[in-house]
Amino acid sequence: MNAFEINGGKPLKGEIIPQGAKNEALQVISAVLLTSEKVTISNIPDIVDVNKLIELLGDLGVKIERLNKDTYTFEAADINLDFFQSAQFKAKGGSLRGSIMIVGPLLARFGKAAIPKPGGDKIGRRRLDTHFLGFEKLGAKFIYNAETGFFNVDATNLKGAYVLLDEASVTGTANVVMAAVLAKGTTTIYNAACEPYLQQLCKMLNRMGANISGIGSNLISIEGVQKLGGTEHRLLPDMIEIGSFIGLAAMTGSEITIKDVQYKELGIIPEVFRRLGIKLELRGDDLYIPAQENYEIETFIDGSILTVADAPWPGFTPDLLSIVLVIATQAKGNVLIHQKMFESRLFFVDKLIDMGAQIILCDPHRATIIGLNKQVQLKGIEMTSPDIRAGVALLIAALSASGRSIIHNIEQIERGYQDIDIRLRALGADIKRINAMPKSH
Ligand SMILES: CC(=O)N[C@H]1[C@@H](OP(=O)(O)OP(=O)(O)OC[C@H]2O[C@@H](n3ccc(=O)[nH]c3=O)[C@H](O)[C@@H]2O)O[C@H](CO)[C@@H](O)[C@@H]1O
Ligand SMILES: C=C(OP(=O)(O)O)C(=O)O
Repeated sequence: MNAFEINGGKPLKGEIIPQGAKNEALQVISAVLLTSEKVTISNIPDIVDVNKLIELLGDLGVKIERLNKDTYTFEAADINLDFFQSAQFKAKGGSLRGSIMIVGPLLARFGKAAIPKPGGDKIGRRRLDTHFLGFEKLGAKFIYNAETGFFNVDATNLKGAYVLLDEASVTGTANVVMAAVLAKGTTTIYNAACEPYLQQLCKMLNRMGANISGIGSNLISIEGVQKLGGTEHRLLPDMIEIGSFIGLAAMTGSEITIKDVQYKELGIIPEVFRRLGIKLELRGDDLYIPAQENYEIETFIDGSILTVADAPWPGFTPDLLSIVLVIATQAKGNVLIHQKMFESRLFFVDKLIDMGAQIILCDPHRATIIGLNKQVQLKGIEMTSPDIRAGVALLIAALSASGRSIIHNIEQIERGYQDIDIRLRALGADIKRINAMPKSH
């Protein structure tokens, strides 16, 4: 099994280019199923989750061509609907959360779809009600077979409707939007998620001939059209990677420039890092982080302890809370981290405590961090990464720590971060890939 061995405590320096956004990739690649014409997508990250989805589309009969390292064309002219019944589909579809987003386009174009209960991180309950309740409003019927773990959905005649989503689910909104673009009449989606990746999806669909308005708001209106055509699309840089690199620079006291961040799409993210005391400078569209010996967490205006909590966009993304948490361990001051959306995403703090961090896990959703102000360095340990973002948070902790750390289960990290060891080595990090089993095995 692959693991990372890290010798920490060294400042890094240099420039790093963020990869294309994983979660946008999963949406727009699913959308190619909506047309028989060619769709070209560039800036696609070469990561496990995205590659699995591309492979799944290939199995469904989509003609795929890789034009260069990050650019693919997709042509969904002949789709093999029988593939749904295969064991292969169950295994592949089930291992990836993003695969749920093939349902909306398949319903829209072929009137039926099936999907195994999808995978993704084990970060708490992850329901799919929003997706299926939304499809139902458009006239679909679904049956969940608990024995096989399959959702079967039928919809020969999707009709536009008013859909009030039960929560602002990101993939749920994407799915309902994709189901509605070819439905008859007008669909109005209220309580829609509106993060930049969804905006990108809607803009791409409009270029394909869809008629979507309200993009970027939580009230989306879709006039169904008969047919969509091909287009070209470029993914945004991955904002979670950008946030992870800001965290890396702060924790390791490094001077790092993150290239071409598309700052205006980052929303509240830079401000949250600024409130933790991290200096960020926008140079053109690059984000420059100077080497900082210390950084001090602000308090709220009334002097009370700062809380960083997640919220649906334009609130702070839950995917960066693990990174914020790790940075806070070496800040001056204290902060309460409140992970509202997921209930099992904070348990990795055990490992940080083993490394010497001062953290009180108040309950599954909240942790109080007592910053060490870099007066006590974390020490390297052997640990296992529980999920993608905790994995990177631990990686950042290990790079800042004294001595050697081993991180197991790096498959979790690699499903979302492209060539992370190679890119960190280019900044001067002492990280290598080794073959090792966790101690408990
Ligand atoms: C492949 C993909 O794109 N994955 C992202 C997507 O997952 P995904 O689309 O699966 O996540 P959802 O937006 O559906 O929900 C995430 C969690 O937040 C809860 N919830 C959601 C909305 C809300 O208003 N209140 C609320 O409590 C849900 O019950 C769930 O537990 O969005 C999540 C939330 O940004 C991110 O963590 C995931 O990285
Ligand atoms: C939780 C995440 O991914 P997924 O939704 O694919 O599990 C993530 O990207 O942080």
